[in-house]
Amino acid sequence: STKQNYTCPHHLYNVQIFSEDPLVIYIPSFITEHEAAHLQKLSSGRFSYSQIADGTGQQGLAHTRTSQSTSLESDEIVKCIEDRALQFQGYDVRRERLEPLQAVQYALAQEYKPHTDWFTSSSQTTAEFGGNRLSSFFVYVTADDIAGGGTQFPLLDAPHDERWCQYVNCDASWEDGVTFRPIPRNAVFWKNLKGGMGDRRTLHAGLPIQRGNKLGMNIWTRERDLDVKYRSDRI
Ligand SMILES: O=C(O)CCC(=O)C(=O)O
Ligand SMILES: [Fe+2]
Repeated sequence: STKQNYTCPHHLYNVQIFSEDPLVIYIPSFITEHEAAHLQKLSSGRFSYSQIADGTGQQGLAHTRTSQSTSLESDEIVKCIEDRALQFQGYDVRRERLEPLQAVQYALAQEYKPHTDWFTSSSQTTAEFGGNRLSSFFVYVTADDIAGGGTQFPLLDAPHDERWCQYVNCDASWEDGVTFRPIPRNAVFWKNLKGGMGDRRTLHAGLPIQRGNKLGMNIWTRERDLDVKYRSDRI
């Protein structure tokens, strides 16, 4: 079938280091228009209110994350994106370390308050889960006629060069850190852990949507392989 013969089309994207420590890399055009449209179709109608883990590792609904999310099964196009995320991180990162890709949808006024993607609770970082989240990509899939909805890192320094202003909100005040604009198909990559420990400086928030809506996607890589029951081929 065409499925088995599917090969990922060659896709060129750019990379720009935003910060060396913590490592934060900005990636214009990380996904293609075709992939973005596919992700929108794949996730549509499958959303439920996002769960978060509290300090004790308990999953639950929380007012701190009002967006909706869904895990994506790994079809051939999703697999191309997974492959790209793995290759980006070097050949030593095995597919088994990827969590299922997670689509996140925000409507008006929805947001994700400041948080880290790495866990503080050991129940979320057991061997079955492959330890903690080593890295994150946040990909802006679609953003229609949007105001607000950027991704804010309050503890990172705003950039100096004004060429960053196309990707970063340069009108924000200096104390607010840096806010990446929700630009469709672009992504922000960062390293959550430093020396195996959660890096506080990676604190970030999905700011409230003031107009329009936003579809985003998380790609999380664990420190070690996830148990097969938590991987995308099992959804
Ligand atoms: O929506 C955003 O800009 C960030 C979302 C996020 O940080 C997350 O889902 O973990
Ligand atoms: Fe996050």
